[in-house]
Amino acid sequence: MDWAEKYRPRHLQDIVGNTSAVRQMYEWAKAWTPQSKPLVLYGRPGIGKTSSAYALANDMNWEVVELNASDQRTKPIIEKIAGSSSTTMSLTGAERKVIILDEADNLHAHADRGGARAIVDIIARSRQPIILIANDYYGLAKELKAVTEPVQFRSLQARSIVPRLRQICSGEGLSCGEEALAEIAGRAGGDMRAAVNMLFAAGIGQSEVSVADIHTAQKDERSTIFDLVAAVFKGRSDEALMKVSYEVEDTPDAALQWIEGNLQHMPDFASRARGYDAIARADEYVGLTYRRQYYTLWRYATAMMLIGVADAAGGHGIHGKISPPERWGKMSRSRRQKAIRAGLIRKLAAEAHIPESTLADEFFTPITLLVEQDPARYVRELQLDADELNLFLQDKTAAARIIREVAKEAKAAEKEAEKASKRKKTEKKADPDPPENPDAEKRSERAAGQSTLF
Ligand SMILES: Nc1ncnc2c1ncn2[C@@H]1O[C@H](COP(=O)(O)OP(=O)(O)OP(=O)(O)O)[C@@H](O)[C@H]1O
Repeated sequence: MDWAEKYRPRHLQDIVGNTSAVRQMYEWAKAWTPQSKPLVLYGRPGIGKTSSAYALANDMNWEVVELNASDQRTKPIIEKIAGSSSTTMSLTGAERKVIILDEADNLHAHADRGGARAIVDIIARSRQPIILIANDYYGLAKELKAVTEPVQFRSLQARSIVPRLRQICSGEGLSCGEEALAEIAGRAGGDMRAAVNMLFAAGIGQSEVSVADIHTAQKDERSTIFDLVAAVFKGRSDEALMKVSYEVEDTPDAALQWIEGNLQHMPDFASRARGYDAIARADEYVGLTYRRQYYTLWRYATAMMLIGVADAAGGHGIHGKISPPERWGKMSRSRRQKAIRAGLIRKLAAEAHIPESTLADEFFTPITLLVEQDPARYVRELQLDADELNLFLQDKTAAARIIREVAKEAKAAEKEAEKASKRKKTEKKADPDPPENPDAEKRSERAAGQSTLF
């Protein structure tokens, strides 16, 4: 078991920081009646929202039913649980069942606003306590905000992260220097889960952790995209930039959006224009990568974007805050979804040589069913990017991972084909009529991506 799970707080008093949020939750629970509004715990990932909800349930002797709010299957389940009265509910003798609904801010990304509506209806009729969890309070549907009580969770201070890490070290019999703990706490950027994971990566199987171990330990994904943006604007060397880019787990198109989103840090107008120029060219290559499914191009796209923008920035650094990408920021989530859907329909209709309206009306639903069954296959065949794949998937966190896996596979196939052709050349020298290597070639053909759907 990883340490973040092993050391998940079991009681409210074990929750680090966020004392007023924890108090608010406890008071709400003590005074709970079926008329009480559900709580919405909101704040960035890894700071204890889910843990606090469970700890509260534990302290109150409530049973927990955790459901994913954006899952269509959730509605009938909650209806069943929420509609029943407490006395008939529990087999374990617990007084109540608390329904914990994760990803409550992700609801209206689903087709219509029906998801949010359904939850609002359930809330109105519920005879059981409900806790919603969200990363982004502003992403919560209006109608949900109206019937709930917000509880804000804040990022943790490095100085409150350190004692928790120390506890874990002693639990694991790990000797860990203060300097190393401070380094982890600082790097985690307020995210306890990231801190615990960093400690785990540096300390698992060791008896001692020093600062050097942390430098080589795997870093949290969320912190490395920030490192990449900072490195670009600091004008680090080409080699250093490429090295950071390999560590970042995000795909180049995501990195591109992050860098574009921070071009306001350019020292003047001319350098900003040059920055945009580098990004535009890199964007063309990213597009080509997806169209051709030729992932080697990613490297060129990455190099063009990082080195081009770093050159334009001239090492002036970041003045102020690194901000998340804005490309879609001004567009509401539903408009953005529509734009992505329209683009995808255009692309697929062109490929199938049928009118867009026919594709949208008759084929989009069957395609959705196919993609849901085997997303990786259709990423290859329909050449979907992460945004497009997201249109089809319930699990919004899966798309980037699937795209990365497909890319990795294609890269491996390419390498194999390269090796095979090298082998062929050397064999040719020895034997003028060598046998083919059909396996590697077949795989590289597949990597080149021919749709069998149309
Ligand atoms: N405030 C905290 N006190 C103690 N441990 C914490 C705290 N926050 C996070 N952790 C550690 O990080 C892990 C993940 O935390 P948790 O799932 O509660 O975060 P979250 O805020 O709900 O994040 P997400 O939105 O990603 O679900 C926990 O298992 C625990 O080990």
